Amino acid sequence: MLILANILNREIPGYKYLPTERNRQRWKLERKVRNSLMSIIQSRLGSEHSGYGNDLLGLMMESTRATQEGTGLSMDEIVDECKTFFFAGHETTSHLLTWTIFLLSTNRDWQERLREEVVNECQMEIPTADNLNKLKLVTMVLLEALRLYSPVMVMVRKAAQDMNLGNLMIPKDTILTVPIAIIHHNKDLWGDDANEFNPERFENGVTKAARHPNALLAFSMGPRACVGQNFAMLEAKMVVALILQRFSFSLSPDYKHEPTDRLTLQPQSGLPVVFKPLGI
Ligand code: HEM
Repeated sequence: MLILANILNREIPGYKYLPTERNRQRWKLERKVRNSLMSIIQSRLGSEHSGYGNDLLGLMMESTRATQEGTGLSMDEIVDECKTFFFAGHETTSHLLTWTIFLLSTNRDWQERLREEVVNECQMEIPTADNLNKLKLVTMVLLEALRLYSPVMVMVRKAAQDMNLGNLMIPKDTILTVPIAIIHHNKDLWGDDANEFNPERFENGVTKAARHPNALLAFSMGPRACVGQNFAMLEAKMVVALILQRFSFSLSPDYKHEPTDRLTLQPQSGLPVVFKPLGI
């Protein structure tokens, strides 16, 4: 919501400062997010003597000690980093899970194969990191979900200087769009079944799945690739494994297939699913 409001505001210079209904709502949302982040930060500041915590927020707060000497992050920068990580990491991973549940609901044979893999590997226990690393079929299905329904559909870049891209001359400041979703459905890259669900294509790893080793761009690639990709895959594997251990599921007849780009790719009217508890 906050990001969407920001994009709309970019259209007209100066417009974002006017007290329009949308801007007031945006300011209110910004205050709300900032206040809830500040309350977490404040509670950590209270426990300074025992350290700020060994997570990312703790590390960033630790760096404020260096600020007195002119280095390290300011409080505003920490709040901004928290927002980046929250927005970059939350919707993306939740929609990867949404589309994975959709694909497993519509491909019940794969749902069964994955459940068998999970129960063989972890029984009914909470999976360990070691268990998760061994869930090959689950990983293949997640990769196929990322290919067919990439949560991030496009990336935008601006040329920092005049440059050549293949035999194209790109002038400085040109805006380039990388159409991830189109690349993920390209038959020249993925073969004639590019539009079909076929996790087997990932059997020998991501780089061997298509005719180009970097055809899967769901997490981007290179120095600005997603910093959270390993965490996202681990999180998604854990959630899928826990669900498969406990429930069988199928698509509700109310579901309408309307994938929509709202910054991340999501089903327009949600994903109604019928869950049945398993008595394993
Ligand atoms: C399925 C889940 C995810 C997908 C599909 C995804 C996708 C992406 C993509 C495509 C980019 C590159 C965007 C660009 O360059 O324009 C990116 C960057 C980023 N992602 Fe993710 N992401 C996911 C999960 C996460 C998680 C869990 C976190 C953090 C915990 C995270 C944090 C970030 C950050 C901080 C960047 C910016 C990196 C930089 O510019 O150096 N992402 N992500």
